[in-house]
Amino acid sequence: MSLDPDFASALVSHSMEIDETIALKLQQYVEVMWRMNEQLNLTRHTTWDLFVGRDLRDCLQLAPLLEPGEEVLDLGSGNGIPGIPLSILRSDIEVSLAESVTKRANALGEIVEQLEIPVPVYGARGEDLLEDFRFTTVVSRAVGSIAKFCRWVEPHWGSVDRLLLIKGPRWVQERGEARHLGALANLQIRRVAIYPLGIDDVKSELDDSSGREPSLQSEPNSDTAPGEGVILQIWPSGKRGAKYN
Ligand SMILES: C[S@@+](CC[C@H](N)C(=O)[O-])C[C@H]1O[C@@H](n2cnc3c(N)ncnc32)[C@H](O)[C@@H]1O
Repeated sequence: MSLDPDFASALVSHSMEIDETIALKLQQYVEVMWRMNEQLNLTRHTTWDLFVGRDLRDCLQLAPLLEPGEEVLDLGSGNGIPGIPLSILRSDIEVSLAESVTKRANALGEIVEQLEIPVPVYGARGEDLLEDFRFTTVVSRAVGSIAKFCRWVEPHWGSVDRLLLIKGPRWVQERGEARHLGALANLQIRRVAIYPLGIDDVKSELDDSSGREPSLQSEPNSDTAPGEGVILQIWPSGKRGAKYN
């Protein structure tokens, strides 16, 4: 197997340098997932440019935030973003996927089997898994607002040290909403990555074609420029999540 020239040129045009063995595994993931997408509607990112410029971009921002040996749950994995690329990029961490829609969970199971990667897939709601399993970090993209996540995890902080949520520019409004609802009481929230989004990316976030949470409108604000993505770390005040700071 050799690197698809379109994938290679998308990596160059987005200024991403990736080890060839890892790039080939990522390519295998995308090709298997796109084949399933024809029946299952797993993603709208069906060009190498969109995969690299949006999905891989977010995964590359997330990967260095994890410590060696972490046990990570991707909650609401959908087509496997960010969990599958994360497990390919970081073979020194354990990644599990939770996906509540059975046909998507089955597709994820088939993808990890074909890739021969050690990634357990749970066809379940992620927050329910926290009743039986412990993870150091829950990661997620495009699944729920900050308030929703805090509510889901609230009864389970004994089973997870921290959340790392990939968010677009609307995160400030979401944080305001979460504070207003009291969902952030006793929690700390901090931006641990900030990175530019393309103009098309921001536009598609506004009309939800990127699959991000559609509930709030984006407004310019002082905390994040309109074209920036962030990764938010959320953890209980004074508890274990603090060890990652
Ligand atoms: C918009 S998709 C995002 C998929 C992927 N994370 C991404 O960024 O492309 C949201 C996915 O989360 C799943 N989902 C929503 N709530 C969930 C929950 N509580 N536990 C597990 N999966 C959930 C949905 O079924 C859907 O597949």
